[in-house]
Amino acid sequence: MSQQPVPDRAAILEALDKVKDPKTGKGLSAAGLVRGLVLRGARAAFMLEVPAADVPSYRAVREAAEAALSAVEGVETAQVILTAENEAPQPPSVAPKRARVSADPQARLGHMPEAERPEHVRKVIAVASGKGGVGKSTVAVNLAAAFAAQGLRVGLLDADIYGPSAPTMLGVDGEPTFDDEKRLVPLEAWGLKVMSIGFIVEPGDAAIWRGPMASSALRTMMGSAWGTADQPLDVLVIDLPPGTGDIQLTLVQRLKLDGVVVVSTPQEIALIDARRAATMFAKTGAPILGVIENMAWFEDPTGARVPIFGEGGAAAEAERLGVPLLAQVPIEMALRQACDAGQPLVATRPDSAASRAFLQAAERLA
Ligand SMILES: Nc1ncnc2c1ncn2[C@@H]1O[C@H](COP(=O)(O)OP(=O)(O)OP(=O)(O)O)[C@@H](O)[C@H]1O
Repeated sequence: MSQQPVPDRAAILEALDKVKDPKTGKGLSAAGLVRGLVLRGARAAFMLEVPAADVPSYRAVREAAEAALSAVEGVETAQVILTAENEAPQPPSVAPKRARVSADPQARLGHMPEAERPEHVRKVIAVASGKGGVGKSTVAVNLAAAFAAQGLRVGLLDADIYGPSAPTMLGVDGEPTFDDEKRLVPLEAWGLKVMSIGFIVEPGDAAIWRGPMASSALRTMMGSAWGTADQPLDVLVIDLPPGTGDIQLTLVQRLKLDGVVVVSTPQEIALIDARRAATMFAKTGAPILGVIENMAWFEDPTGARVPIFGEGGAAAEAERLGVPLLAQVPIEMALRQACDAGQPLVATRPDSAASRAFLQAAERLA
């Protein structure tokens, strides 16, 4: 059996340099337009990032670049994602009153005038946390599965550019294709439409992308083919990266979120960070829909609840924010195992205490 040749990075850059950038007249590689080149098996992909106004005129360049990539030995699938350059966050043009309220630049943010929701998506809910490792992705995946259990058409956008978890937690991987309109087509798993940066780049590669490229990748993923006019998506759950950085700002600026669910453990430090995240979203005008307390307790073999990370903090925080405490999710070995096994616990063991908590949260959010 003949071995499939592996595409060579240098050969690819050379091939792409034969495609000319219409603006500078240089080859694409020399012009610095080959960004985030990913070689994964027989698949080669990169982002062609150009100023927003130039996008239409670069469609032909994208086609030519894809043809050049496909012609390189070993490349079976070539994907060039044409995307508008990320501009620095701008305050909205018509918010003079807000701008005077505070010198904090975040306080001047609102939805960008061009903020929009992806086509054929009825509701967009982001899952956020101020701190890493509190179980935000676990909540996002199981919340999405809980919405699906209600019979809704559900999408999950794993926007955690710096640590995508959907491929592992849903046991799904593959190469998203493009539809006729050149939108990414989400993969399907557990009845969910799933899009993750993890499908596009090698694990670990995303973290080294510069911030604006990450934002730009995110915007491309947001514009995926989530639904159709006949079959719109009922809800899109977005798993945000933890914290209050550029990615979150881009998201809330660019996308009309219907709301944000904040995840925290009962621990004081996690709550302080959750408060910071909640404050950021409140300033950007995205409503906080509620708090989900994760790792609320551990049930010992006698059935007693052991509050490993403390008690009552999330309820108090929700009250302080004037939002509901949507659910308290216990620490459950089965939940950790289900995440590792690529199975949403809500789908496989809906009667477990953790699953019931996710289903309750979904009901309250519906
Ligand atoms: N309630 C729970 N019971 C048991 N294990 C849990 C629970 N919640 C989360 N975990 C486990 O904790 C780990 C971290 O969870 P997860 O990846 O969801 O956190 P995260 O907040 O999204 O992390 P990051 O900020 O790094 O993306 C995972 O292994 C997950 O399975």
